[in-house]
Amino acid sequence: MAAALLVAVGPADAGPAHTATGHRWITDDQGRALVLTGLNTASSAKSRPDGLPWIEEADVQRESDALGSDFVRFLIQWRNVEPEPGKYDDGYLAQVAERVRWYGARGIHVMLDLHQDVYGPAVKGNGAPVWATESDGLPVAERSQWELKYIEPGTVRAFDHFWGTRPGGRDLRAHYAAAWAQVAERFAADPAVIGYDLMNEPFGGSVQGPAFEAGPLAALYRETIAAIRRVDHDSWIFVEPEAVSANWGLPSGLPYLKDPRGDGARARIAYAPHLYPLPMDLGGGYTGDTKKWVDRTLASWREQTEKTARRLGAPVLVGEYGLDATLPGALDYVAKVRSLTDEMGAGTAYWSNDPGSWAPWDQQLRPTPLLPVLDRPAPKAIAGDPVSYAWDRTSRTLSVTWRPKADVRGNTEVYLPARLFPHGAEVTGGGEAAGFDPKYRTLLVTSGRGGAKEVSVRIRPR
Ligand SMILES: CN(C)c1ccc(C(=O)NC[C@H]2N[C@H](CO)[C@@H](O)[C@@H]2O)cc1
Repeated sequence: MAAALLVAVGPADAGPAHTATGHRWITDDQGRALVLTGLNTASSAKSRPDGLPWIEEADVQRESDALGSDFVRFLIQWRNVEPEPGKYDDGYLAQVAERVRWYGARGIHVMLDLHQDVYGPAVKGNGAPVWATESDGLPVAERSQWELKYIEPGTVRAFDHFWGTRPGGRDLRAHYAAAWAQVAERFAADPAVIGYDLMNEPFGGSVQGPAFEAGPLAALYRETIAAIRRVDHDSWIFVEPEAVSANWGLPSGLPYLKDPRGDGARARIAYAPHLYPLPMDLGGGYTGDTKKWVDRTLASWREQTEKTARRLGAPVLVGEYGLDATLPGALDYVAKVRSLTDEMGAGTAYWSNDPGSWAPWDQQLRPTPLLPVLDRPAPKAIAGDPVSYAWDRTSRTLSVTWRPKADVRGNTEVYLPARLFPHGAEVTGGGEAAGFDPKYRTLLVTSGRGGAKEVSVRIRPR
């Protein structure tokens, strides 16, 4: 039985009111709760001069057919948005818009991620333009592990100047907020764009931990939220914690961030942590003692994620999780993360779609053993307040429970992979099958004959 999504509702001052299930949801224009599931596209955008992913439209079609994705975390680069101070490249945003259209035409919601790793190319990273990189000539040595470039003197100095935690230098955060306003103005009316992930894996340079998150990071988020809301009133704004703590299950010090739209159900600020258990990074794989420590990390990660989400009054979308899927136990880990995030009612974007050992396809775009683990039944939109949903691999049963709401239109939609439901599905419980869209392998399920406070359905292969 699916563990209920009923998370303890935080104190009255925890932020906006919660829905009946003690959890806030991103909803569509019918009021249905969205269960966002997809991939990151694409790591290749970090290094390509054009700042665009490797894909063509046919690759989006293949992802839709192979995985039934309804979400994509789409990487874009500040260096391409604002190649010179105050000068914005509309041609780049047009190329991004073309790719957004590829996803939107297939019912895939797009979150634009202004991505950085190790600040930017001028300090051997990606993201920030050279003109916004002030490393004061300090060195940045190549490192055997790329993550260690974050603590090179030149990189730390570039971050310190960006965050304004070092005297002198320009207010680079104002440029960053203005760049986001430019992107938001371009996509505010685009129905395929669900929102904006303000910064990938923020790093505080010399300032770390809650002092960073509640200080310079929160200040950047507040300035950027205000800049976006001046041009885009409705898109969701996704905020990430500092990378090296929350990713590993440690507490986040991110404070409540007010949305000019209002508090409570008016707010559209979502929490978008990543999940990379440190024992996995250190031990390799999901077996034996490593598995035990990873499971402990998953438990603390869930506890801290839900605590921060309650403080923010925010839905949760896991912007990244993933690993080398050839490691021992890797496929069990991915299945475990999907079950965990189902229990939490959190959306997920697997890292990443780039062909290779982490991906659902190899360099020749042939399916890898990871693909059938990611290609599993799941709700896409739930016609009310979700209470719980879960896929049971053993009994091949997708269970979904929700509380119908008078102001929600339409049916519940679930994705059913062809390999598991070759002859269709049988629906038992309080709802009934109301149609099947073979193009997106989506089953429509009613909320029953009306009046039920809670609807539970079980969906199995015929
Ligand atoms: C020391 N710091 C600041 C640090 C260490 C490790 C990561 C990381 O593994 N991140 C996980 C994945 N996220 C990026 C893209 O966002 C991928 O390249 C990493 O695999 C990030 C930061």
